[in-house]
Amino acid sequence: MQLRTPLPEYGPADDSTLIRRNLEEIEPVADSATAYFYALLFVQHPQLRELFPVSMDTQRDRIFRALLTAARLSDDPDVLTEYLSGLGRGHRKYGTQPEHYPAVGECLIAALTQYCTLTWSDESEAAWVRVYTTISQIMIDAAAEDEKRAPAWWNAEIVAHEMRTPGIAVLTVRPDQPYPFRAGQYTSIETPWWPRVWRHYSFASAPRSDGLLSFHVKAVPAGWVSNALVHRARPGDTVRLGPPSGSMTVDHSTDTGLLCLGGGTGIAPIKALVEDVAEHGRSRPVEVFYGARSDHDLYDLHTMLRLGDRHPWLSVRPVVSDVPLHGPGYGPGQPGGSAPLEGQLPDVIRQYGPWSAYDGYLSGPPGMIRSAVDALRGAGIPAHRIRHDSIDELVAAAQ
Ligand SMILES: NC(=O)C1=CN([C@@H]2O[C@H](COP(=O)(O)OP(=O)(O)OC[C@H]3O[C@@H](n4cnc5c(N)ncnc54)[C@H](O)[C@@H]3O)[C@@H](O)[C@H]2O)C=CC1
Repeated sequence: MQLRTPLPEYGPADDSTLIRRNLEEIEPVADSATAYFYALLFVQHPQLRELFPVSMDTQRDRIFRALLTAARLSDDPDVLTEYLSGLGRGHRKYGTQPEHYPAVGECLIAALTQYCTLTWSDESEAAWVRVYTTISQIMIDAAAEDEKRAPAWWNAEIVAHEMRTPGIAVLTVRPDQPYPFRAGQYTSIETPWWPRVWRHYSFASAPRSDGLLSFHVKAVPAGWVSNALVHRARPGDTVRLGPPSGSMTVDHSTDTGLLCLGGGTGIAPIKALVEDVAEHGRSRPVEVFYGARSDHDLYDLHTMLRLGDRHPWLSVRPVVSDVPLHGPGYGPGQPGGSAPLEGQLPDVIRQYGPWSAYDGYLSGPPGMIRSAVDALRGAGIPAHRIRHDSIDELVAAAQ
């Protein structure tokens, strides 16, 4: 039987403190605890197995990550509700039903009881029951509300597939029903070859009058979905799309300038944002720094430069990082010149500015986003005016 060891030195604590203590204890053994949780879930509720991918390797830490995120946001009820509502809506595509939540809750608490040997107590169990019930109810309500106006997923036929480099393809798809979204957002894609494996991709264009959507996909090592989309998918194939998500969108009520950093395929949502600004017809400065390892990897530079030629408020500067650095001054690419600037994106923008009156938009690898946030804050842009997708989600997407 499980020993419950209340920790006397803590004294009375609220639910989020109790839960955080459990999560801190479980973090180093999260892999084993999640494996135990799923084993229990599938033995006790075998009918739930078919909602998950055949291979569970990238799935495993999702639930733990979601719990960590929920715990982290627990002091900010509005943001927490928004996060959980998005999660609830996003779960519709998996076929999740309200009756699945108690089954998951029981197994989650059983796994926590098993692995939180130091911080588990009757109080923390009661806290988990209360918090899990609240979490599930928000997710269930958001899914029910969403069901009234949107399908659980969209089928979308691939209508164009263009290889831009040996590993990067631009895909254009036609959804079978109208697909409302905003420039700067992303969706999840499931291919016919890897059922129930969904991966996030940003929209590479603002909403178009013909309803077509486009995505930039780079085949990453061991990336099942990305390799299938780049090397296997062809026009005529059908993929599934989840609902749109993400808040890296433009506030059209102001004329604030936009400083946009797009690293690699991270240029996709930046292009969508530029098109969005163009469609709103308000003249506001947009400065795009488009980074890649070498100039061969700047696969969408032509499109971006064409946009720059068409819109006087837009400036596009290519930046390459895999070159020897020559110290301050950054080599051949000088302001106004056409040759790429040299260096890492966050370092290069420090050479320009001033940026304090701009809003920041960051899209690319997680490491780039982290250091670009520091660079932009150092340049005087406050945190609440720097937008990017969740770094946790980007790390997961890279798996
Ligand atoms: N909404 C978003 O944030 C999106 C993010 N992505 C992510 O962008 C990434 C694209 O990958 P690749 O094309 O292979 O990019 P990459 O690894 O070739 O890097 C692209 C650019 O980012 C810079 N960079 C990379 N790591 C950095 C670091 N630690 N610090 C500073 N700069 C860094 C590089 O110098 C280069 O300029 C993927 O991780 C993908 O998931 C892609 C699309 C949208």
